[in-house]
Amino acid sequence: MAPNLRHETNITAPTNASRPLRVSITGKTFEGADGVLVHAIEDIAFEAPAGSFTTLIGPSGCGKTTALRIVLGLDRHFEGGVSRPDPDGRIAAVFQEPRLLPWRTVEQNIRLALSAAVEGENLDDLFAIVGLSEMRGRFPTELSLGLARRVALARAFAIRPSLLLLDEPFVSLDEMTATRLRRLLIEVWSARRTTALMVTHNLREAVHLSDRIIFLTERPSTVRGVHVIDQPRNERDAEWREAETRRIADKFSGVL
Ligand SMILES: Nc1ncnc2c1ncn2[C@@H]1O[C@H](COP(=O)(O)OP(=O)(O)OP(=O)(O)O)[C@@H](O)[C@H]1O
Repeated sequence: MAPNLRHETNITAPTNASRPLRVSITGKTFEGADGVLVHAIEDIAFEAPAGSFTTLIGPSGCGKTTALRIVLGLDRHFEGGVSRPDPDGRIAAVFQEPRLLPWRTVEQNIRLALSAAVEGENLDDLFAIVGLSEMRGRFPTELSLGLARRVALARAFAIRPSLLLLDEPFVSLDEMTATRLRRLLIEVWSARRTTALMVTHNLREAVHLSDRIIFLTERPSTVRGVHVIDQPRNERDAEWREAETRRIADKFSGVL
């Protein structure tokens, strides 16, 4: 007999662009190739204020990417609902893999994401912020992973998304490159502010970037707790970040 999976999707349509992102996933089950059901998400509910930066952290396999895919609209087979900041707005996603077209230049890769209406837009400022001004004519094969990820970030911001989703965007980079890219992300996000939701395993990264961190339990995941960070980003030096990371680790055991 077919497994009794409930397939309910409710992507509600907010009426203006300054609404928060509201996520309430009250159930997500996968059916594996062998027919075995995997109960991935029990109850992930949170609100990300408009223009804020929210991060999801949780143990491996607890359903973070699944939650992100649901928010992105790539997976509609779940219970619950997602209310996006702007139903007509664009959503940008940055994945671990930069996913660039190898036969297109850096600039062509970025412009491909633009709608016809803004195809010819002057992107000089954006290229300058992300440090790619000299790389516009290069091809992806000529770029390091760090540079390719810059292109992926630039492409995401180029479309001026009303919602930006990031799935471990700086994983597998050396720490110096990752730190540089985090600073760059904050710079470009400050210049082109949008509601951002990121998934990471890296608590220090979350402390550097986020306004709020949502901690998830083991699978099937629920929200274990929320930590709000009020410290302005320009006052989050290395010492403060380390102290804050320790404070959080004391509050949520096992997160480091
Ligand atoms: N398409 C699928 N079919 C079956 N099971 C799946 C599928 N996608 C994910 N799962 C399972 O759902 C659970 C959650 O997966 P998900 O990738 O969302 O976790 P995650 O928290 O992002 O993991 P990680 O931190 O390791 O990247 C895992 O047990 C995974 O094996």
